[in-house]
Amino acid sequence: MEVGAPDYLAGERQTAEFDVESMKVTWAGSRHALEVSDRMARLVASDPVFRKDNRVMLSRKELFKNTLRKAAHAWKRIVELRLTEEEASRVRFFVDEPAFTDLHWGMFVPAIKGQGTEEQQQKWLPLAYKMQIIGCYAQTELGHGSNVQGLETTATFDPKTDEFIIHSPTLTSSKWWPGGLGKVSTHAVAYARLIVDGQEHGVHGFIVQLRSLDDHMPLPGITVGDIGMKFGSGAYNSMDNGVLRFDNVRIPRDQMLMRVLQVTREGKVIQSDVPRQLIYGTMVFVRQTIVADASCALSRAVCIATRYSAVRRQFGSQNGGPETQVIDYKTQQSRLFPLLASAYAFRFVSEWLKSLYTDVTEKLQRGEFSTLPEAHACTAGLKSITTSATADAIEECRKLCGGHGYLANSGLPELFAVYVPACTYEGDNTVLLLQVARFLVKTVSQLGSGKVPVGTTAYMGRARHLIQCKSNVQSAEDWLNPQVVVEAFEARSLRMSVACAENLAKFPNPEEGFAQLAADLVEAAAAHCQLIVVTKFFEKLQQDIPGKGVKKQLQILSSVYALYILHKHLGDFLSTGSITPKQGALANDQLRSLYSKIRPNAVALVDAFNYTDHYLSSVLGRYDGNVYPTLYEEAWKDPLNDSVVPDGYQEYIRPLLKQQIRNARL
Ligand SMILES: CCCCCCCC/C=C\CCCCCCCC(=O)SCCNC(=O)CCNC(=O)[C@H](O)C(C)(C)COP(=O)(O)OP(=O)(O)OC[C@H]1O[C@@H](n2cnc3c(N)ncnc32)[C@H](O)[C@@H]1OP(=O)(O)O
Ligand SMILES: Cc1cc2nc3c(=O)[nH]c(=O)nc-3n(C[C@H](O)[C@H](O)[C@H](O)COP(=O)(O)OP(=O)(O)OC[C@H]3O[C@@H](n4cnc5c(N)ncnc54)[C@H](O)[C@@H]3O)c2cc1C
Repeated sequence: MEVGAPDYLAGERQTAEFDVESMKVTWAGSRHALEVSDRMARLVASDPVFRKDNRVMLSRKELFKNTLRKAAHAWKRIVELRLTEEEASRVRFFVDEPAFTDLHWGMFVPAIKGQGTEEQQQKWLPLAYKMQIIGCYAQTELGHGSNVQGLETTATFDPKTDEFIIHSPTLTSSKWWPGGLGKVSTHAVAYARLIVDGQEHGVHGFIVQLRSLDDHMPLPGITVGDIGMKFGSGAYNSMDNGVLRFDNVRIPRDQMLMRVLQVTREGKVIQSDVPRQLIYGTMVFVRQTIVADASCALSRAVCIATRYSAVRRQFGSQNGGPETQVIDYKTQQSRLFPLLASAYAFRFVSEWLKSLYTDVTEKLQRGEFSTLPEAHACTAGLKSITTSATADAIEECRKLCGGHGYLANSGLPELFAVYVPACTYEGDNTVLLLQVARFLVKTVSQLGSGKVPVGTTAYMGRARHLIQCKSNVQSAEDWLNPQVVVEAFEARSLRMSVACAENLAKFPNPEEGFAQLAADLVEAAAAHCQLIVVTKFFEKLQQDIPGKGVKKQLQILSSVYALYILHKHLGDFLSTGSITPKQGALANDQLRSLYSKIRPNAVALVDAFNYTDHYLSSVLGRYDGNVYPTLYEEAWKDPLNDSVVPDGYQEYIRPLLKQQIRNARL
C-alpha cells in the first residue's frame, strides 16, 4: 500500500486478536521462507514487464509473445541478481503466468533426475539448468491420458545402429496436451512402449530432441504444433499445450531414461532393483507440488472474497446509519469461513506431504521401497480432494462477491479458468481416488493376516474398536476436542472402506466387483483423504507455534475445517453410525459459534497470506479496500470506451434506429 493512503479496512485490522506478522511466518513455513517470498513478490510487482492486468484483453498471439517476454525477462533477472533456486522459484510463482518454464522446471528436470542414471543426469541436467535446452513432459496422447499403459507411441531398439526408433503408429498415438511442447520446447521426455527384439517391455521415458538449437525448426520426422485455445480468456492460453508426431525418429540408445530398466548394446533388457512404478515418479512429485498450489489458489480467492465482503454493505441501515457489511451475514460466514479454514488446512497438509515425499525419496535412494505405495496413495488422494475443493471454492468466492465478482478485474474468473484443469491434469481426480481405494481395500484385506498397517492407515489397525465405537459427544463443546473429532473421522473412514471390502467379497471376480462398486470406493477414498487433512492440521498444532494468539486462531480454524467437512458429509457419518443425529446437530451448533470467533479476525487471517496487490490482481481484493473508485476508473479503461460512439454504429445501429423511426411514422 502507498504510504499515507487511506486504509478502508483499517477497522477490520484493529479487531484482530493475534499477531499477523507471526501468522505470516507460520503460513510461509519459516521466517526465512517469508523473507524470501516477500522480497521476490516485491521484485516482481515493481517491474513493469510483469504487468498482468491486461491478460484477458490480449489476442492469443499477443498473450503468448508477452509470456515469452516475461519468461526471458525473469530468467535475465534471475541470472543478473544471481538468485538462488528457492528465490528463482518464488519469482516464477509471483510472475503468475502459466508458461513452458513450469514444465521445464516442474517436470522435464525432475523426470531426468528421478528416472535418469547418474551418467544421464550429468549429461543433461547442466544443459537444462542453464536453459540451453528447454524440455517438456510428453506422456499423454490423443487417445490415452489416464491409461498410461495404453499409450501407443513405440520405441523400437535397432541393434544394428544402437538406436531407438520413436514412432507414432496411429492418429490416436499423437502426443496431445504436453505444456511447452507446442511452440517452445527443444526437447521432450517422451513416453513410449519399449520394444526390444519383438518383445514389449512397458512404457518408458526417452529424451528426444524436437527442434533445432540453431533455428528452432522441427527436426526431420517431427511434426509439432499447438493444440488450440483453451477454456476462458487469458487464463491457461499463455501455455503452448502441444501436439507431436514421430515418423520413425532415431535417437541414440543412451537417451532412454534407464534408472528402472536398462537396454544394453547387445539388446539385453535388464530390470534394476528399483520398482517399475518409479517410471511414474515424476507424477508423484508433481502431485505433491499441486497440493501446495491448491492452498495458494484457494487462499488467493478467499483473500479477495474476505476483503470485499468486509467492504461491501447491503441492507440493514438503522436510523440512517451504515448498512450491514455482507461479511456479517451468517450465511456469508458459513460459505466463506470454511474456505478460509480449508486454505490453512491445505497449507499444512501440503507441508506434511512434502516431508513425506522427501522421506520416501531418501528411502528410495537407499534401496528401501516399502513406503512407495503409501506415498502414491497420499499424493494421488490429496491432489484429488484439494484440487476439487479449490476449484469449487474459487467459484463460490466469485458468488460471494455478487455481481462484481463476475467482472474480469475481480481476478476471480481468470483464477477459476486457470485453476480448474488442476482437477484433470496430473491425473483425473476420480481416477486418482480409485487408486487410493485400491490401496485401502488392499490394506483392509490384509488386516486379518497380522500385517500391521502403518503411516496414514495406522488407524485401520484399530479396526476392532473403530468398527463398533460410539462417539461420546454430549455437548457442542465436546466437538472442540481433537481426539473426539479424529475418532469420528476414523470410524467413518474405516467403516466405509470395510463396507466396500465386504461388498467386493460378494463378487466372484474382484476386478468386476471393483468396477461395479467404483462410486462407493471413490467416496471411501475421499473420506480417508479428508481424515488425513484433519489429522495433519491437528498435528500441526502440537508444534511450537510462536506469536500472540496465533495458535488459538489455528485451533479455531482446524475445528472449523473438521466440523465443516463433518456437516457437509453428515450422511456418511450417520449412515455408518459413527455419530448420532443429535451429535451431528451439536457439531453444527459448535460450527456457528466458531464462525463468530473468526469474524473479528477474518481480514487479518487473509492478510497473513502476505499477497501483494500485483499477485492478487483484483480490484475487489485490494489491500486498502478502496474498491468503488477503482472499479469506476477501471471501467473507463476498457477498449470499448476508447470512443464514445462504438465502432459499428454506422453499419448496424444507425440503420436500425432509422428503420424504427420510419415505422413509427407509418
Ligand atoms: C509441473 C509444474 C510444477 C511446478 C508448479 C507447481 C504448481 C502447479 C501449477 C501449475 C502447473 C501445472 C502444470 C500442469 C502439468 C500437467 C502435467 C500432466 O498432466 S502430465 C500427465 C499426467 N498423467 C497422469 O497423471 C496419468 C494418470 N494415470 C496414472 O497415473 C496411471 O496410469 C494410473 C495410476 C491411473 C494407473 O496405472 P497402471 O495402469 O499402471 O495401473 P494399476 O494396475 O492401477 O497400477 C499398478 C500398480 O502401480 C501402482 N502405482 C500406480 N501409480 C503409481 C505411482 N505413481 N507411484 C507408485 N505406484 C504407483 C498401483 O498402486 C498398483 O500397485 P499394486 O499393484 O496394486 O500394488
Ligand atoms: C491444462 C492441461 C495441461 C496438461 N499438461 C500435460 C503435460 O504437460 N504433459 C502430459 O503428458 N499431459 C498433460 N495433460 C494431460 C492430462 O494429464 C490428462 O488429460 C489427464 O491425465 C486426464 O486424462 P484423459 O484426458 O485421458 O482423461 P480420461 O481418462 O479420458 O477422462 C475422461 C473421463 O473418464 C473418466 N475415467 C477414465 N478412466 C476411468 C476409470 N478407470 N474409472 C472411472 N472413470 C474413468 C474420468 O474420470 C473422466 O471423467 C494436460 C492436461 C490439461 C487439461
